[in-house]
Amino acid sequence: MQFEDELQQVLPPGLPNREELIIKGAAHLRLIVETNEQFNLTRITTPREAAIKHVLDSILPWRLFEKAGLVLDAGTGPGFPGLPLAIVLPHVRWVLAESTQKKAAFVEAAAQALGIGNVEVMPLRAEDVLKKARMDLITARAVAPLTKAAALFGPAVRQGTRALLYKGPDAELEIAEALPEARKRRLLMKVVERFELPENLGVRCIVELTQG
Ligand SMILES: C[S@@+](CC[C@H](N)C(=O)[O-])C[C@H]1O[C@@H](n2cnc3c(N)ncnc32)[C@H](O)[C@@H]1O
Repeated sequence: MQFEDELQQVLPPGLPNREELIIKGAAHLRLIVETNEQFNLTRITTPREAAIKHVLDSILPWRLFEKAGLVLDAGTGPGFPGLPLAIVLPHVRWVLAESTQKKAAFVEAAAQALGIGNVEVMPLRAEDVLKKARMDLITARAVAPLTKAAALFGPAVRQGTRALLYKGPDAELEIAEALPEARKRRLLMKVVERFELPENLGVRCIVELTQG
């Protein structure tokens, strides 16, 4: 029950579907720990750190996603932020793209085991998914620096999709570095949310990419 206990302590009160996230989020973390013995999915596995850095970090900006119909989580790895957000916002449909086949297979199996019906896992590169399907939002955590994200997601953003990217405390610096690429592609970048993880586990900025 350790993952459940940690999630019970760290998840904010008033979060939609909080109890479900405690149960399913804990089960997801247990599956990650089991699978980590065969191949590496994450180095964060202690219950407290995983609850904060994986689950809490994924869901803190949930309000930014609640009005979307279809969201792409590009490079979901073991399922972050897509799986916890899909549990919190079951009326939103989520496409979880992951180019490493083994990781995509893990996320597919985890979504099935947890009974999360509003996700589709695609073992593909996110930019290829974007060529075939129109999304309302793109999100990504720890996948690419902003300059590269602007190149990967720029064509979709130019067609009206918004990107909300999980970045660290130096997001403004990253924005400044990515300005030439963003100008070339006529994209706007700004920090739309900033929050601190508890226990000094880091500062998170959400950077929005829109068409300029
Ligand atoms: C550092 S991991 C982060 C995983 C997850 N988003 C998280 O925060 O825990 C980056 C993941 O993105 C995947 N990836 C990188 N570029 C990608 C792309 N263009 N399309 C899909 N997946 C990609 C990698 O295979 C890797 O699993």
